Amino acid sequence: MAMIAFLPGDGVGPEVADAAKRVLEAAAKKFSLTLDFKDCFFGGAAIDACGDPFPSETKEACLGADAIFLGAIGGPKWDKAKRRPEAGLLEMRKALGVYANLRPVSVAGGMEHLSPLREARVKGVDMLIVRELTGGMYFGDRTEGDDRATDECLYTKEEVTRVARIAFEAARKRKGRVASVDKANVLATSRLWRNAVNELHAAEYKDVELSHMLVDAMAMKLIQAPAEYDVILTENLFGDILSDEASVLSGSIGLAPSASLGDGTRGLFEPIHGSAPDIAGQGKANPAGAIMSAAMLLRYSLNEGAAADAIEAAVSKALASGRGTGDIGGEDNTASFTDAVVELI
Ligand SMILES: NC(=O)C1=CN([C@@H]2O[C@H](COP(=O)(O)OP(=O)(O)OC[C@H]3O[C@@H](n4cnc5c(N)ncnc54)[C@H](O)[C@@H]3O)[C@@H](O)[C@H]2O)C=CC1
Ligand SMILES: CC(C)CC(=O)C(=O)O
Ligand SMILES: [Mg+2]
Repeated sequence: MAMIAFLPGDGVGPEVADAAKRVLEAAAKKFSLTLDFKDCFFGGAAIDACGDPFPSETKEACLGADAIFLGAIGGPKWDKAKRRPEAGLLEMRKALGVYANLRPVSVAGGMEHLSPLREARVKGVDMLIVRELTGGMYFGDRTEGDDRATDECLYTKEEVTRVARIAFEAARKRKGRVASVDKANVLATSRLWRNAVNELHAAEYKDVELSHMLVDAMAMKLIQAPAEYDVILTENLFGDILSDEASVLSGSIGLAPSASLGDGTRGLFEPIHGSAPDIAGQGKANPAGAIMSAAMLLRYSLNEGAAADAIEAAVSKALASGRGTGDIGGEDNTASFTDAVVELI
């Protein structure tokens, strides 16, 4: 039996998390898996319940689980909270030691029309963004005054090397190319990043083709020639921004899943989007990113590759048959798209 700490969160979080749970239950039935979901307060919902975005009971459940599933957190209601929902999310990522955030973006043949970009431009897009998740500016010291504020950006060589290793290993199973993205023309942390990546490459991964690119140029290239990229390796802040940008290649941020992994098998799985307060409570949220995050959970934390494949195939088939929510031009709501996926499983 596998225990899944289940954290719906805020805004559209509970809507897409419910969709993912329904799909996981359908896959469990088909593949005779026993999944035990432990519902936990997290984010703004936890602030409302007990004044803390990452309560100790939730932390205990996460640390004791085989995998953690998260919808999304945050929203204007908690923007002035002493500890914001986002602080709870950062604390959880650190506590779980999930330093590598995998964010795949692909456009399957025949699905190019979902993208707002020209179809020829997104043809063949199949990339994996490997984002460092527990270091950099999100975790440095901060000072915050009315007239002056600072955010420290700190990376150690060890932090860079361990996430670079994940990227090189992924590239060996894919098309054999890593593009490492930094801002080494300006930032000391980026020069350390580039040196550490080069050193690991020279010592252990010479068979992988490595290139380096500055983040501003990559922001452009992702739109201009996205099919050129295989694995994109980058630090926390740059990866956060570039992956939201890249999600548009496939059609919508609502389609984008993620897996956050550390050294063990226990991972954190969440769609890359936030709580989308502008559409929350209206049944408009695209659940595909959350559903495919659930597939990643089965593959990476529970070693249930066949069940993961079945979920991904069902989502692809539903999309290919014209099903989809409004963000990709479809007529489904969150529940009806989920029904279609469950039916296909
Ligand atoms: N992992 C997490 O829980 C994250 C939380 N946040 C938090 O979420 C809140 C809102 O942030 P925003 O900047 O508005 O980012 P967002 O990702 O929530 O929304 C950006 C845009 O994408 C749309 N969108 C997002 N998810 C969608 C889905 N499943 N289907 C269709 N459309 C979707 C929204 O309607 C909005 O127009 C903030 O409090 C932020 O801190 C933001 C990113 C990640
Ligand atoms: C909400 C933030 C802590 C991070 C974020 O935007 C993300 O991980 O995608
Ligand atoms: Mg983000």
